[in-house]
Amino acid sequence: MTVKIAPSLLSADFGRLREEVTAVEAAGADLLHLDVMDGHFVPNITFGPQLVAALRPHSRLLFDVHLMIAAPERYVADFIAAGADIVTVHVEACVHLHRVLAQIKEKGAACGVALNPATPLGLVEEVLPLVDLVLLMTVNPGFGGQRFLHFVVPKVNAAAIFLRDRNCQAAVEVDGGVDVTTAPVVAAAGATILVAGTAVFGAPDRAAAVRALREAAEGRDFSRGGERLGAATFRD
Ligand SMILES: O=C(CO)[C@@H](O)[C@H](O)COP(=O)(O)O
Ligand SMILES: [Fe+2]
Repeated sequence: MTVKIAPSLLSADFGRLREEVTAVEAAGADLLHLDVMDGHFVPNITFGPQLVAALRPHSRLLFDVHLMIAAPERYVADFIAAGADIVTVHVEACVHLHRVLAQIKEKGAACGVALNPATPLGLVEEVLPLVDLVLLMTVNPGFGGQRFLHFVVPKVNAAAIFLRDRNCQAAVEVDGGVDVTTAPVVAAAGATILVAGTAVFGAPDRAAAVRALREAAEGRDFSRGGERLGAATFRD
């Protein structure tokens, strides 16, 4: 099973963002994950559409914008105009989820719905016809470098089955605490896009880090004896 690797810029060196983006693109990343936080929906503040627009001319990567902001309908048009290819909003932040997703589609971007670790999967059922991506948080959103929450793994698996049973082509993306140990667990559960911040930007060699994550997720991690890791690694 192939996976896509999406380095999260949140863990990059903010003084050298352009070089960081160039480095992960050269490293073979598939998407660039951009975490937008408003200090309200989550207890942290990051950046807005200006930064997305500033980086856009310097990269051909798909820009995967993860909005951790209250009432995201106020800003989706600005992020799409800035160059977002995918805009993901949190179910918990949208009073009118269907309206927000329709707005993203209408503006020409792919749309995602994100669920916090404690939010049930069933909340996306009615909007599935609009959804290109279901993002399952494996940490409580707000910060990079947190511990992976293993209790979400069954939900990742349930999401893959849920989508397949409904003939929905949406990707399952996992975000938070993904590293070479947890990547094979979420990939085995059915995730196809793996977001990784610390595991990529915390490593001295970005290219080696992206490669190691891909190999671990695809079961080609020979440093572990070449065995396909599976459900047995659910818990630490
Ligand atoms: O959305 C978020 C955090 O809220 C993530 O995208 C993090 O940036 C992932 O960082 P790591 O857990 O991989 O360090
Ligand atoms: Fe994220």
